[in-house]
Amino acid sequence: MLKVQNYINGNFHDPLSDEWLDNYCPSDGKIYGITPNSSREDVENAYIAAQSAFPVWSQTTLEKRSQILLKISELLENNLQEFAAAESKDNGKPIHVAKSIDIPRAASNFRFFAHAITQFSSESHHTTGENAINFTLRQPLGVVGCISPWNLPLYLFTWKIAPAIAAGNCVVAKPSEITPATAFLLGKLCNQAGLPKGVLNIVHGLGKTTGQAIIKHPDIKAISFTGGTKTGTHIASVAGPMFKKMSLELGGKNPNIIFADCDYNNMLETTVKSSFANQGQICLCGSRIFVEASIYEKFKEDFVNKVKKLKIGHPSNNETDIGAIVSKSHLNKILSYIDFAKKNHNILSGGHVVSIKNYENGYYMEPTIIEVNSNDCDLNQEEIFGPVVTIIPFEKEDEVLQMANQVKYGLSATIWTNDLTRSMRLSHQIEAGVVWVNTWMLRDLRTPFGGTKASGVGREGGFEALRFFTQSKNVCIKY
Ligand SMILES: NC(=O)C1=CN([C@@H]2O[C@H](COP(=O)(O)OP(=O)(O)OC[C@H]3O[C@@H](n4cnc5c(N)ncnc54)[C@H](O)[C@@H]3O)[C@@H](O)[C@H]2O)C=CC1
Ligand SMILES: O=C(O)/C=C/C=C(\O)C(=O)O
Repeated sequence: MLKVQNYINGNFHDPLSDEWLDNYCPSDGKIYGITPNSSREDVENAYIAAQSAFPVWSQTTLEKRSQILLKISELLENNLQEFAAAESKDNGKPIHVAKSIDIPRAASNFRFFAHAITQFSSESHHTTGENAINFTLRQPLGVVGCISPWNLPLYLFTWKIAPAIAAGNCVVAKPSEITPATAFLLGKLCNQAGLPKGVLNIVHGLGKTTGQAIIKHPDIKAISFTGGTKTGTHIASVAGPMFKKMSLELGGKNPNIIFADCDYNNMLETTVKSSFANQGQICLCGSRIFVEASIYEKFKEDFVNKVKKLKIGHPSNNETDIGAIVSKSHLNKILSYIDFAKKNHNILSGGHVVSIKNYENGYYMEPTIIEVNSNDCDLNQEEIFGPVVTIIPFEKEDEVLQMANQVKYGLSATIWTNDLTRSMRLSHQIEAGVVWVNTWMLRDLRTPFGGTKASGVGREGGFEALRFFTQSKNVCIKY
């Protein structure tokens, strides 16, 4: 049995209330561990540790901070196998995905911000005619809260804590209670890397108990959150009136727009990934596919054939393309959309749960393609966050642009075309924080990352993250 513990002030602790949550393994449906359901008192202890560490950490040289972050990154790489196995078991994702994407990206997050902080600078303005110079200090905020989801557990957890600590803050962090394992393991590496006690504190538990205590804490200065839009709305309603800084990376219902003039084979290959990578549980997945009418029938046939070849299986099997859905309740949520689709739309492929030999209680389902008759339906308007995509034809650019934007979300969009002018025109007009042209999920960590509309506020990545985790103070000197 895995026993996850809180990491507070460099030590591992049981929750003060001795309240625990069962940790399920999605690939076989069995309980394989327990996780603290931390109370307000545990969060308070984490805060006190962070607050005590702040005066020294915020004054620690950039070189020293950078060295420690690089060491954490190196240790993650050295422990790739252990972390990937833990992530795959906890989340249900294929182990080769954890090994090639999740854990390497977590290591990159630390390495990237170890370097970025040494290049981060602030502005100065000479005020001509006044004999004055203005310069802007960028100071860490103090103690900040980082709350992350279950779909890319260590990847997104570290995407927040690495810039926060690089910028000189101390952190109270909470990973998802559904996937706590790798964040727990990370605490041990932080000690090995020489991260001073209290700089990072990890408290585990439910959103409504532990998460709520973080967002309501009067002295936690900022909240960086990734997760569902409903939770983000709640966080904004609590933290907003307290004037906390907030970065909210929320849901998506992203258009994947395919024009007839695209590089077809590249598009087809990538569209399978953008639809079903990580069991479709990535906020950036292109869950609404719009195809130009002249290639619609061909695309439909080729896409269905390709998707039918994807192997659904146990995450430890290197041949597996589609692993397990993260939890039973999430599987049921996805299936409720399929039930709706069965009555109202045309399921071209998939739509069923799958039983894997020896793992019959695991949470498996087929990748599913649904032909919808309108962009207005729930399947095209609500985030399903699973291996389910819709397809619909379009005739004209204006028509597809209208459908792409006619949704409450605005996270990412993908455009497939070899017409440069069209790709530029659409990139300007699409309501999204991230636009990919002829690719998907190509990530350069220097770029701003985040959404518009109900997909959130604020930007992460590169200097945007360092700006978020610092506050500016302008100093004006008259000479
Ligand atoms: N990256 C994304 O865009 C994600 C989107 N989702 C969407 O959200 C839906 C619901 O999934 P959930 O697991 O319930 O996600 P969630 O948004 O509730 O969970 C994300 C994190 O927020 C925490 N949290 C929940 N309530 C909180 C509160 N009151 N205060 C502070 N923290 C809180 C959770 O414990 C977890 O660490 C999914 O079906 C999916 O549509 C879920 C996970 C990731
Ligand atoms: O690559 C990234 O930085 C982020 C990827 C995905 C998410 O944020 C998500 O699925 O929530």
